[in-house]
Amino acid sequence: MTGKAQPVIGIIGMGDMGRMYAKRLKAGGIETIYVCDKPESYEQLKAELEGTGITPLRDGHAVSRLSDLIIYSVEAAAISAVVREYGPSTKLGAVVAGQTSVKAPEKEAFDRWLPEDVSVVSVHSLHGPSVTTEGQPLIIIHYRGPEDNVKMVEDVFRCFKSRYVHLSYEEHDMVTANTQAVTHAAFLTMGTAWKNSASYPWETTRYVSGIEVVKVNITLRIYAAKWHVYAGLALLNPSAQTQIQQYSRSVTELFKLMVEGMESELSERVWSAREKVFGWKRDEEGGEGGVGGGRAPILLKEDLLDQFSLGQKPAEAEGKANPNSHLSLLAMVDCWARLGIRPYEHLAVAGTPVFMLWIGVAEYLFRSTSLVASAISAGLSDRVHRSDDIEFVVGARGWSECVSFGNFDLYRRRFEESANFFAPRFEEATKLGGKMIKAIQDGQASTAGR
Ligand SMILES: NC(=O)C1=CN([C@@H]2O[C@H](COP(=O)(O)OP(=O)(O)OC[C@H]3O[C@@H](n4cnc5c(N)ncnc54)[C@H](OP(=O)(O)O)[C@@H]3O)[C@@H](O)[C@H]2O)C=CC1
Ligand SMILES: O=C(O)C(=O)Cc1ccc(O)cc1
Repeated sequence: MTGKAQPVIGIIGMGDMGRMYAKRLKAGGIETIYVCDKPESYEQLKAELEGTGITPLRDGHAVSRLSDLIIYSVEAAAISAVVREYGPSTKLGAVVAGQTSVKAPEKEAFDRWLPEDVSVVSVHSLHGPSVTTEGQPLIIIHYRGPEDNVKMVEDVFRCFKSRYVHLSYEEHDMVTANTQAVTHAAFLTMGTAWKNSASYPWETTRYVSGIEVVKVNITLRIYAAKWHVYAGLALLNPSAQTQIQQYSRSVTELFKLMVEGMESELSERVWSAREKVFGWKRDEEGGEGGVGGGRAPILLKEDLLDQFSLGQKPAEAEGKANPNSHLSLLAMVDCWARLGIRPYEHLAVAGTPVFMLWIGVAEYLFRSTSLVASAISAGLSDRVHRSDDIEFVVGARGWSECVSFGNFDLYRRRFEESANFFAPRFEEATKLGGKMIKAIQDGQASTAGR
């Protein structure tokens, strides 16, 4: 952006995402950036930002009065109260955006508390603060005011080198319920199940290599992040409830078929879900060509994933393919099939790195007819994993109920109980997880257009 035409940027909420935005915009050549956090954090913010060229102000009134594009980057549950407080101070004719992961409460807050002469062009970066903005989807929502403002927002964020995705507020919440909310439910459940089994997966022989590495690293990555991010998008997104409840139902129903020994019903359900989601016929191996409507498969490679294993791979696990029901994955594909979710299409529009990996893991299992058959058979007869599967069922039901109660405190308690269990490994896991995401995305980029 050239200096003369540049809008003044304001950021309200200097947490992880607000800081990342301020720093990247500054590095990208935006001259004037005003920021604030809560007034009590002003002195600390001032000290921290000294010499950065980013200007801290005492509160959101000051930021709103001075800025042409104001980005609210606060907790989803707080957006209404924060916009109510600072919205009336918005500069005449300014454009307002929110970084909130769920847009229904943001839209309501903007409608209710912003002056009528203020435009809304909202945003949402579909990745966490430690992931590069480059190549990641940046959703842009033109809600009210002149079309020119969309161009202004696009110009401001050009330096992110993100991929712009234009959606409405409603489309945003539908897509992110399909991609994020239900995916997080699966990983949160894994963590709860491992915590309740009192087992660190990387210390047992069962969860160490290949796709299990992804499960462990992503679960820890999610538990190492802020609970309110996940709570907000699960509890406040009107579409998320249905998706999370279906996941829990799929887990429970498949598990019942397993323990009741209903082989033909279980097989029919798993194979038909496979065909619906991936398009492969029952005895057909998943190929390297098109999948789910001609899209390129993700093709995770065991040897690449093994490099990101936490802990030591126990010697006795070498070379042995332990039978495993893979309940979490059979249920995910069953859930996608039942909800009519087309994961590859959502990934292409607005996928997060976590979603891409989760599809990759499901695809890895479902591509191979022998792996699917072995998961079905293990589900029916293997006793070793049954206690883990019971914990998984209980965990999935617990998360689904928790989300249906809509209670943030309850969500926080559940989240923190599991997070505390894994906390000693967060540092290592987040570094490894970051490297793993990068390695897989780099691999994806180099094979794009295949
Ligand atoms: N983290 C992620 O991976 C992503 C998050 N998002 C979304 O971005 C938003 C911010 O998330 P994130 O940065 O991770 O969360 P943080 O908790 O790190 O940041 C939120 C910040 O807003 C501050 N805040 C709260 N109320 C006010 C107020 N009245 N005035 C000024 N500042 C205030 C908070 O202060 P305090 O801590 O004192 O409450 C905190 O510093 C959320 O809506 C989240 O859903 C979107 C994409 C990715
Ligand atoms: O990729 C994911 O699903 C994450 O967990 C990171 C994340 C969290 C919240 C967002 O609004 C966007 C991305």
